[in-house]
Amino acid sequence: MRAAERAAMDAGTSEWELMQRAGEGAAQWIARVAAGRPVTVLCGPGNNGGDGYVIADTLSKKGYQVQVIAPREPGTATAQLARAHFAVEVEAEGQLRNPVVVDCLFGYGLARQVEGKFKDLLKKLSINHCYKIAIDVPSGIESDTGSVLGPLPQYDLTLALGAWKQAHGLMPATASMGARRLVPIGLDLEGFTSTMSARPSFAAPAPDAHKYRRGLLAIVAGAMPGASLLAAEAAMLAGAGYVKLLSEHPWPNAPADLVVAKDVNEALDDARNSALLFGPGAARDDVARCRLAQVLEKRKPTVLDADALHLLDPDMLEGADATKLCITPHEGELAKLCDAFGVTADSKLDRVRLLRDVTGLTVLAKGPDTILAGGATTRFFPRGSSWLSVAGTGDVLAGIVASRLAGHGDPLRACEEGVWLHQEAARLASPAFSASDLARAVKPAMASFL
Ligand SMILES: NC(=O)C1=CN([C@@H]2O[C@H](COP(=O)(O)OP(=O)(O)OC[C@H]3O[C@@H](n4cnc5c(N)ncnc54)[C@H](O)[C@@H]3O)[C@@H](O)[C@H]2O)[C@@H](O)CC1
Ligand SMILES: [K+]
Repeated sequence: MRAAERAAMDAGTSEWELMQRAGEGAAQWIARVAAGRPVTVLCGPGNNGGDGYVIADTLSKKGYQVQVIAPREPGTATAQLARAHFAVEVEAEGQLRNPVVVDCLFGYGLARQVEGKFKDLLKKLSINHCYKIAIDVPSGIESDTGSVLGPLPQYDLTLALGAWKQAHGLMPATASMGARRLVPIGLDLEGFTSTMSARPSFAAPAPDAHKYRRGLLAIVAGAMPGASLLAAEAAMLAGAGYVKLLSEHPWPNAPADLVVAKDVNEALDDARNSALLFGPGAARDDVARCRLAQVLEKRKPTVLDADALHLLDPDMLEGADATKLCITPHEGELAKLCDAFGVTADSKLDRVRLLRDVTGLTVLAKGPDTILAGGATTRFFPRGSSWLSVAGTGDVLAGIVASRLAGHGDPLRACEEGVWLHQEAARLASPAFSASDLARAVKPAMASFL
């Protein structure tokens, strides 16, 4: 963000101009929400506070009654300029009088714990029954890590200025933000590799499509059959033309449209396989370990999930083609992988990026804040449904990602598409769904991206 702002300023746009765009853009949203009701703006000492004065000024000029509370005078030249433009009285302290409150105490400059009058204001905001709007980020949040440095009210709306910050996609910060909207300020963000994932769009199969061209996905089952069956049911609806379950077990409950191959070795050798999936229900014994080695030997685009992530280690990975592999760990599996590959870091984001760097794999770290890292890219995602917190939804995700991978062979793209399809399926299946309900909802979810 700082680099983008510097580039804009080098190209001749002043910081004041950027602040006006940010403040005026935010004020438009606030006016829409406030709908004529009086507004309180809390202004901090930096440029986030500067945005606050522009917001207050813009709203006043629209005819809004505005209260401004600023415990400290502005400390930056641009914020001082903004303060000077706001002609109305500023209170150093006071009660939050109005039904809409806009928090401009700190933005990405927050560098330490919030204390004193700033802390008191955020505490007051927490217990106030007003409509709460955070400008750029909630003021108790560190914008790079999403960690909490002060009281954290539950906001109704967070207006990101210019670009998404990492905190917008990270827990616990993201859960406090309410709806999130981006206010563009004309920055050139081309070439930035760490971004919020853009909603994908899919196409219907090509006119000359047939099942193999659309991709043959081989799902290698293990000791516990249910998980791979769930993955297969989701995969059949997520794009691949042909989904095969490779299993030595009898499958009386497998649907008629799912091909079950009992000779696993022969089916794994099939040159027509476009992608492989291994891990759900695989168990963690020597049989599973041999199977994982065998899967990696094929050097096909592959999704590894669940038990496979407990078996994966540097020796296993030797000789595999990491550029074709993606792993889909939840928190516990991520910890296990970090242990196996000697990765230590404080935050989930750093663990994911380091694991990607050490292994060369595409890492899709699931959870309430999904993080995807592959190549030089990091992607964050809009929050998904919390109804996803039920057993088996990870197997469904693995099936969807593998199905996308069978279609085009690009692990990063497959993961990104997979997260969107999974979240959309959850939205359509909510509330209170089982993993098989979710797998079935992949079909209508698909329609949302066509
Ligand atoms: N630089 C730019 O071009 C633009 C910046 N904008 C705004 O500017 C914000 C960043 O501004 P700043 O970098 O000035 O930083 P902030 O406004 O986020 O606040 C940092 C200020 O607070 C002080 N501070 C940090 N932690 C503190 C704490 N715990 N207790 C008390 N004081 C503390 C710092 O010393 C500094 O003075 C963005 O989030 C955005 O809202 C926008 O106006 C758009 C343009
Ligand atoms: K803020």
